[in-house]
Amino acid sequence: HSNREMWFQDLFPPNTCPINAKTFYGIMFDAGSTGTRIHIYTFVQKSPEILPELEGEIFESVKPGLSAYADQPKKGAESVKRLLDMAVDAVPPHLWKKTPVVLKATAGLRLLSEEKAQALLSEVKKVFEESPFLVPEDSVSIMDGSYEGILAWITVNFLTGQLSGQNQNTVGTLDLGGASTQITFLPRFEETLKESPGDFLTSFEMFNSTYKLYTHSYLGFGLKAARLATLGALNTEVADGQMFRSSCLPKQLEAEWHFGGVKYRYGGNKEGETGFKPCYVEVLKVVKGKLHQPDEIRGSSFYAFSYYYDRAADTNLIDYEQGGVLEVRDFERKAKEVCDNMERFSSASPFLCMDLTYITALLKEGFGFRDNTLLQVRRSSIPKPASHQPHNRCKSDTHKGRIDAIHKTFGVHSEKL
Ligand SMILES: O=c1[nH]cnc2c1ncn2[C@@H]1O[C@H](COP(=O)(O)OP(=O)(O)O)[C@@H](O)[C@H]1O
Ligand SMILES: [Ca+2]
Repeated sequence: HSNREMWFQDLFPPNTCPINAKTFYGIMFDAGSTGTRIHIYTFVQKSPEILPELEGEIFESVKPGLSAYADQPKKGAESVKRLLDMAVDAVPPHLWKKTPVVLKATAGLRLLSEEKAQALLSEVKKVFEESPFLVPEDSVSIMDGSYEGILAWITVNFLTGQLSGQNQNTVGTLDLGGASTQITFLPRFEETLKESPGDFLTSFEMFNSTYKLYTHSYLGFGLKAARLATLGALNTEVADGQMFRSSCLPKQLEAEWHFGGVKYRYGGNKEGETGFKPCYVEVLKVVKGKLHQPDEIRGSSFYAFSYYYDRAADTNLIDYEQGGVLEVRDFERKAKEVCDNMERFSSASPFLCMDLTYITALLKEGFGFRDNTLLQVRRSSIPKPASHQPHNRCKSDTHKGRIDAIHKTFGVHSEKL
């Protein structure tokens, strides 16, 4: 650089934004069964002719999820309000009125009675309406299970660029939540379309193509719901002080657990068997014959998210940041290792053996995957916008200051076992 090129740089510091780039915000709540998450998206429109680009995301979460407040809807809505207050700080005041806010609830609320779910949603709606943001019609609702699966599939296949050309090599997605689990893929064989239950197929249009997807959300087959099912405590009246025991838990364990606003007591088989074999038998009862098994998935590979990722990362099967590629049999190998050495692992979580065994059984006996089916196990279907992207340098200091302050206030959240 010659001095002549440099002289003006003090006048225009490198982090000054182009005057005509417009910034928009959007606020999305993912109200899952185990937690509520806020995504505050920033979009930048660099010129009027092109579509806005995702510039950044602020993310925070709280636990427990809304469904834990089944009997205290106002308290549930307060947990949403605390997250929404962050958005008030993050979005510049002159854009509040133009920034839409929506909340999509998933399986936790689907499992509640209509009455309790509606009470929660209407309290959340009140919180939205008292906020300075734009509240679209239908801004607070329970997301349809098939939409949940399609959303993950679109995100993966469009962001990995698979669908941009004529290339129809798409990849299926598996999501294991707390209360429900989804499987979604684009069938390649006529046979699959013919043998699938009608409500497992959904068509949608995108970029002038029609995609007919196989997708289904199994309610009650999420990891935490499966714990209850294995213990025999799902969909039963729980008597006061009733104890649920399992061979998947450490022998001497006796403890309490709250899920969906109900308290459960659980423990190990004090006198009886423990370990992988008896545990697999127990877990098998939960999945065997309960899921549709499309033939064509046996030979294909899938992306797997949420608790597939969490448990694989917890047990060092994959890298915590990068994720990794696993075979179905890797989950089984790890399940055996943990269940047959329960004392060594129970400090992490007493449920680790049960969780890994359930994942194994769900993949093999539930969906019908082969031992050598490949799984791309990833933290999230949505890659974080890279901080080194050129337009991220073009963020005002005050904006960055806000984000830093928010992250400091709320700390880094990581999923506990
Ligand atoms: O922001 C997020 N987006 C997607 N999944 C998340 C997010 N935060 C946590 N998770 C994962 O979601 C799983 C919990 O599922 P969730 O609470 O969404 O239940 P649900 O989908 O059955 O309602 C965990 O594996 C957790 O790591
Ligand atoms: Ca979820």
